[in-house]
Amino acid sequence: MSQPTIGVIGGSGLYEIEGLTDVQEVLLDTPFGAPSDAYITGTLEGVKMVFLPRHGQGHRFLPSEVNYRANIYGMKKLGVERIISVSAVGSMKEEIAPGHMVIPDQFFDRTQGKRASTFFGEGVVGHVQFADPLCADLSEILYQSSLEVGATTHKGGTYICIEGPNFSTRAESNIYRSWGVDVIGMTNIPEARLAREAEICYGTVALATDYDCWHEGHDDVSVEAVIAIIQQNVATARNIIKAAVKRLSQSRSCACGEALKFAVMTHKELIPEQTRQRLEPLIGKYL
Ligand SMILES: CSC[C@H]1O[C@H](OP(=O)(O)O)[C@H](O)[C@@H]1O
Ligand SMILES: Nc1ncnc2[nH]cnc12
Repeated sequence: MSQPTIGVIGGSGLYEIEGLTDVQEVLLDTPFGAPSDAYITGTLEGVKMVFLPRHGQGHRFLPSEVNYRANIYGMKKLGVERIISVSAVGSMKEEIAPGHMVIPDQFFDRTQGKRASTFFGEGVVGHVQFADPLCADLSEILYQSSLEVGATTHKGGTYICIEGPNFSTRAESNIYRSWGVDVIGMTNIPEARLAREAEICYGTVALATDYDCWHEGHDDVSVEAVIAIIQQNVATARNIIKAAVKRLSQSRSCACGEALKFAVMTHKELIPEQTRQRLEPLIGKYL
């Protein structure tokens, strides 16, 4: 594919994207199993796009059940170079009010090791850099796009990713706050790790839906409250995507596309054939 393709992973409340033309539904199987749903491909503002609802249509997969490897592998196979992740998050700071957008620049991993979060293993060892887990260029575009559509937007911030599916205890919430995190969610960490291994830029538009359970002046987070805020803001999220896609028609110049250049430790001749074939779309260009 000559023109860069933009991927969008829709989170809670964002199960489809509007305004796509040339729409096709692409069902993929991958060496890592089935993605969350069919990919929807099409064109938005003249730019090629691929959309996938993270939890599947009808919200069928828990954060720990989502097949993140298959989802990202499928995006790679479809030629995606940049992924915009849309996520509902709890706010861990007074100034981030429900309805505000945050473009995080850091993650803190509090998942419990239950999610397959690497493409490596089975005879091939690789270590990508992850000091800055979100693509700064893509994040800047998301920030500018969010401002452009009139959303109150916070630039930067740390997204703490918990295992879920239950929300946090009050003690946990207060401790996370003392660590200085900005928002809390359950999904972004495996996705960002895998996107980096797949040399795909990853940026997140996080919609603050609640104050988790630390704020004495607000009700504790509930699905009902989260859904109400999402419903009020889903149009804004879609507008941000549209505005961002227009700005993303140029090819990228960040380092994400070369994340694997020095990452693979295993001697080429020792990589088992099956593993080599499975990882061909990811590491093939280096072998
Ligand atoms: C419905 S609140 C909890 C749920 O929402 C977030 O998901 P996503 O990142 O896909 O929008 C959060 O991480 C939980 O999975
Ligand atoms: N308070 C919260 N904790 C974890 N994930 C969330 N998603 C939306 N609000 C959340």
